[in-house]
Amino acid sequence: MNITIINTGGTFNKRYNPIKGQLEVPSDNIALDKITQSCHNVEFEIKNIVSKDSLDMTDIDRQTITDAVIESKNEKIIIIHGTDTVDLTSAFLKEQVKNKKIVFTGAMVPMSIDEVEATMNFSMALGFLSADIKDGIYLAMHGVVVDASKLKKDKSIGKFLIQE
Ligand SMILES: NC(=O)C[C@H](N)C(=O)O
Repeated sequence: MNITIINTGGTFNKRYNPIKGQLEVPSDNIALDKITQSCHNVEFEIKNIVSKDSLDMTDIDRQTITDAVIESKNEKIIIIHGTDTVDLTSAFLKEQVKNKKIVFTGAMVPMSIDEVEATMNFSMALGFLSADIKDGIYLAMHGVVVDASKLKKDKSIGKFLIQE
C-alpha cells in the first residue's frame, strides 16, 4: 500500500524545549518516524508542511495543505493536524478535493509525552485506508474513523465525540 502523509504540526508532534521552557511544534517528523518504522507493508511519502499549532493556521495555510493533497501522487492520504481547527481544514479541503481518500488525525497529548493516544489515532487512520473505502474526507480520533464532519471536539471535556 502507498500512502502520502502530510504532516502539518499540531499537538501530535509537540516536544518540550528545555531552553525556552515550553512545548513547541517542531518542523521534523520524529513522532511519525517512530510509528511508521513498524509499518512494514506500507510505502510512505511524507511531506512536512505548515508545522503550526492549528489555532495559528490561516486560510493561506489551508490552501497550502489543499495544494499538497492535489499534487500528491497517492490517492490515499493521512493528514496530521492540530485538533482545535481540524473541522475548519477538513471543510476547506472538501470544497476542492473529491477524488481521494483522506484521513485526518492528530492527538490531544503530544506523542513525546504519551505514545498511546497518538499511535492509536494514527493506526486507526492507516487501518481504515487499507480497507476498501469510498473517496472522502474522514477523521480518525478516539476509537472511530468517520466522515470528518460527523466527529467533533468537545472542548469542555477534551474528547472527540460523534455528532448524530
Ligand atoms: N491537541 C491539539 O492539537 C490542540 C492544538 N491547539 C492544535 O490544534 O494544534
